[in-house]
Amino acid sequence: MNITVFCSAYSLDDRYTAPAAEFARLLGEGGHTLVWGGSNAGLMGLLADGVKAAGGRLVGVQVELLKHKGYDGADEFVVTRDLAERKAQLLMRADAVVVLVGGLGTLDEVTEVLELKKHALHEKPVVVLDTEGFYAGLRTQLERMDAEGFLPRPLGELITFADTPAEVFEQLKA
Ligand SMILES: C/C(=C\CNc1ncnc2c1ncn2[C@@H]1O[C@H](COP(=O)(O)O)[C@@H](O)[C@H]1O)CO
Repeated sequence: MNITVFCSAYSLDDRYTAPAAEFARLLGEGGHTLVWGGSNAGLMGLLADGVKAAGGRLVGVQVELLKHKGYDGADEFVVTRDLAERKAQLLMRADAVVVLVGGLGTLDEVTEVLELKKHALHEKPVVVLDTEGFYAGLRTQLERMDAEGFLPRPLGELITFADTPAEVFEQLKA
């Protein structure tokens, strides 16, 4: 399975890196391909290193502007003209999308994927690994949208939340 992952480009503490490393191990050992932003920075780099060490395949999708910061050692490396094209490629190449902890870049990526799914422009599973309850605020906001009629389809069809890396893969199998 090609799994596109959105996550932080920053170096984080062990509360966040340990579950990301475990997720990377399961992805690689499961024989999956990681599709990601193609950077060696922060959690993105840790994730790619972990997948590679566990025998997984790496497909980086980096934007022209940042290609000098690209990960060395990806099996395939795609360079896009701009961020919009990169987001399109990250989704197009995915069988499923997984969201790890991240900042504004990650939030931008997941909301775009959800907006496209809202309009039925794709039906790919989107699973959030909610490490340390990091996404509790986002979840509350989305649940309120769902409960108060702001979404055209049930929230559970758009996105699901997992507490552990193993649960992410259980959800992807279901
Ligand atoms: C932090 C630094 C460089 C960042 N380089 C990036 N390279 C590739 N992809 C990136 C980069 N920064 C953001 N992205 C994309 O957004 C997500 C992470 O953004 P966030 O704001 O940290 O959540 C990630 O999923 C990427 O696709 C300087 O060393």
